[in-house]
Amino acid sequence: MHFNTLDDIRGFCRELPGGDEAAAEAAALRQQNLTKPPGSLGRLEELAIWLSRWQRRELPRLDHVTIAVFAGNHGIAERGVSAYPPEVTAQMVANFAAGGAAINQIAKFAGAELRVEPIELARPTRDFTVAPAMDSADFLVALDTGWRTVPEQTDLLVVGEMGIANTTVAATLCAALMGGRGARWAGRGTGVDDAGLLRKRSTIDAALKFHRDLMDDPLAVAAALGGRELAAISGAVLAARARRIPVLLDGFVATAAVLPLARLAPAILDHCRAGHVSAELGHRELLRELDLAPLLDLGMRLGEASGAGVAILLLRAALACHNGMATFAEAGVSGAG
Ligand SMILES: Cc1cc2ncn([C@H]3O[C@H](COP(=O)(O)O)[C@@H](O)[C@H]3O)c2cc1C
Ligand SMILES: O=C(O)c1cccnc1
Repeated sequence: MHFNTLDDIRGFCRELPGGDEAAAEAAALRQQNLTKPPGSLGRLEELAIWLSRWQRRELPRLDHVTIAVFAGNHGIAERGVSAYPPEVTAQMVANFAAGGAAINQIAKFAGAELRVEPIELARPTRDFTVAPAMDSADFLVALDTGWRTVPEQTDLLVVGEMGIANTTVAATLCAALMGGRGARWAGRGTGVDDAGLLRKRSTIDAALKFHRDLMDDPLAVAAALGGRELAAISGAVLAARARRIPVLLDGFVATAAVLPLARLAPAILDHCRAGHVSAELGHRELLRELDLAPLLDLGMRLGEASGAGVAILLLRAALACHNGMATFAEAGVSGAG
């Protein structure tokens, strides 16, 4: 295991590996010299420079893109907080393996390799209204699964999840670490009806009450109120940081998964961008809190890394221009008079 204790994670967060500012500056200078008015490619320019900083080269590549989808099951699923039964988590993992899910199609057209990691699906986390969801040993094992899923070398990592009831988990983490109660954070997830929404809210409120003494410790919150697939996402984001691999986060659940890390060290998300803003209640507010501007706003609310998967195409567009365009000097085009 890369981290044997929660303190090891805290230590990593105190000495975060940085990007390559010289590569970023070279990329920014290149953007100034390409045959276009400076800034005219808008956020595509910033994205190319961000990729340069973390890939540590002026001309970044997206030859190897990895999409990691982590799956976990949740004790609170028994409380009727999802429109679907918990068996769907394992059934969807089988669907990923067979190539039938949305993310399979998106990975294909985005030119990405899909890795799916189910984590102890037969052993759901405990119902966190009456116990910690995970003890720290369980949390560290799940986090380690995420760490190990990240290849030593890949040009971009995209993280997502599958786990029935995990929008309630994500909402609970937001409430615990950002304030407010269930009514502020519970959305409709897979499409719960009004009664289901009330059950989500009261589940969150019960969890906040039961764990009220933990709230000042982000990693204790991540273990007690989180889930295995969320812990794995945070582990993958840490591994990517160690290897300086840029990351696209998916929706509300994937973003909530890294909120505890951001509470430990805000700079932990410098190598991350938000692939999209989900339609799930709370995601927009969470992104604002983390100072992440989403690349896409398509009303998607699926999870599975689907929104971030679509955003890979924007990064490809950004790099096609950054790497392929001629400079004013090369093309013999006059600069601004
Ligand atoms: C068929 C199916 C495929 C999915 N793919 C992702 N999710 C998404 O929905 C779940 C979260 O919503 P809730 O909190 O309401 O259960 C997660 O598994 C998430 O990845 C799916 C859900 C279903 C039903
Ligand atoms: O935005 C998400 O992550 C999301 C939204 C609905 C269902 N599952 C995931």
